[in-house]
Amino acid sequence: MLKVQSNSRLNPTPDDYSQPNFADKAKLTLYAGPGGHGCISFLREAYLADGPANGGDGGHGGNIYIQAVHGETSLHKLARRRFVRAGKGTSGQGGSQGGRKGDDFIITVPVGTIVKEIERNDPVAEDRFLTRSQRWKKDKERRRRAAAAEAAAEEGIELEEDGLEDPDRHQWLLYPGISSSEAKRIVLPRLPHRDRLYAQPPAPLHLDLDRPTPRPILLAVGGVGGLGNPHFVSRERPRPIFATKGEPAISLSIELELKLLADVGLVGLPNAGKSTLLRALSNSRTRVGNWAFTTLQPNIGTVVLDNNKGRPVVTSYRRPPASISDDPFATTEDLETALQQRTRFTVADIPGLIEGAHMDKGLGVAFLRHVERAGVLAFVIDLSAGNAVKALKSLWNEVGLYAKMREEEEAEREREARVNWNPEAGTDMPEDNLGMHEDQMLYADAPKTPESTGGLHIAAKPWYVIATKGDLPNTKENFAELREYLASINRGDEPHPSGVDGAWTHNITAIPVSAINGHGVDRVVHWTVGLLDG
Ligand SMILES: Nc1nc2c(ncn2[C@@H]2O[C@H](COP(=O)(O)OP(=O)(O)OP(=O)(O)O)[C@@H](O)[C@H]2O)c(=O)[nH]1
Ligand SMILES: [Mg+2]
Repeated sequence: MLKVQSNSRLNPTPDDYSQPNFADKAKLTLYAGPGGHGCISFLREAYLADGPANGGDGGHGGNIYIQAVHGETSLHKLARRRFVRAGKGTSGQGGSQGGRKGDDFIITVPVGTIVKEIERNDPVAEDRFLTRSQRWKKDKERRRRAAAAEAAAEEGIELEEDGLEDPDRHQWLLYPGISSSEAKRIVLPRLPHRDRLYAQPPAPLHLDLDRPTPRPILLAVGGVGGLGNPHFVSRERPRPIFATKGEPAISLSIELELKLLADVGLVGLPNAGKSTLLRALSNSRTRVGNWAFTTLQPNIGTVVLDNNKGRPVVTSYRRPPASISDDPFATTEDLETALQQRTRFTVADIPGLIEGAHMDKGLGVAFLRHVERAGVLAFVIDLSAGNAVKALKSLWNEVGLYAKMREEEEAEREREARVNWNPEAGTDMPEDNLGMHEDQMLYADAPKTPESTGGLHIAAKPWYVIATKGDLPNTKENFAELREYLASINRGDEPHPSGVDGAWTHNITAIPVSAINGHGVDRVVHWTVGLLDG
């Protein structure tokens, strides 16, 4: 038996740990920056009584972007923040000075974040819609009045001039020095149509940021700045006393959900030694203690494949994801970023699973979704805590049941979507057309029920076993039995422990380690990289 070094980094006292802040959900309201107003101004100089118009344009409002980066591991900062505001564009000034553009805001999130839009408020789009209907009403009113005036002229009665409001009136700024009766008499030109600099992504937003984004992704576009009075100079109107206002900006509420995207997920019973293993593999300072449920929230550790002397411990290249290698339009740049040398991988340590975890017993189910997306599963089994084969079977049983439950949930959601799906919603087709192709229309776009794969999405992942606490006495026979069991799965004599058909049974191995002494940990690194990139 090896002697365990007391109080090393791998065998710390339970109060020697760093407590990271962690949140995997956040709700944010985003306010893009409104545009600055245009300016009404005229050149004033000695001996120049009526100088030309020289009001500057307003600056555009700032945009809001999102970017997924390595290095962020939690949403807790955003969860506390709740609001994000991009900068306002400043208004234009006299002397043809344009306003400054509002500052953009980039939300940085960890890789693995899912962004969903909940609500959107786009005053410009609403305004356009309203204006259109008002303009139509106004035209109708004008035609009615013209007819009335004609009739009145026949009878010799004078009618009052029409006082109809221009629907775009509120988007104009008038020279502050004029009286209200003057302001009423001003004839404004038609509001110039301005497009946003960037197109606002259509509703509803749904982003799955499962890779780092090289460029920030636009979420909300700032308002366009107003135009200064020089834009409205014409021969009839050499001194325009109006300018346009800056556009109000869009606001969005979004929901962020983090699915930790570790390359490897550690699955094990409570107190199996998962956290100790994570400390041995990486620089993590996660809590270790000799009791069940020491770990209460997921921890991610990064294993650096470099001995800090410029020479990699393992040489391995990431495979480009299928979406890129099959994409005929992928640029060489895309391929290059995808096919970089692997310098690190990440490991997720989650709270221990107990029997019934899939029914939300213990701390189980909330955290299983974090290993759901891991590329490789590593089952951590304590060799000193009873039969290892039994432990492995019960872990796989929980994972398999959880996977099935998730798939059923998905199917259920799709079914509900199908029930609520209404062919008439959103079509503005005349009614008599509806009857014609009724059967086609009812079923054409209805979502299909997915075929149940019975938990295969997890069972198909590559996996292996890390048999830990090998330094303790009487663990050899337990390990030998475990190895024999895995060999029989490889041969096909035994079914996959999850009981799912078509699950991954490909050279499954058990690696003996003594995490507390750091023994055998290198083999874990090599084996994992082999599975990730092999
Ligand atoms: N002898 C020995 N003890 C170990 C080894 N690995 C872990 N331990 C001890 O086992 C106990 C539990 O270790 P943890 O790493 O906290 O276990 P865990 O799986 O993270 O536990 P939970 O977070 O509660 O699920 C601690 O007292 C560790 O010191 C090992 O390789 N050898
Ligand atoms: Mg732990």
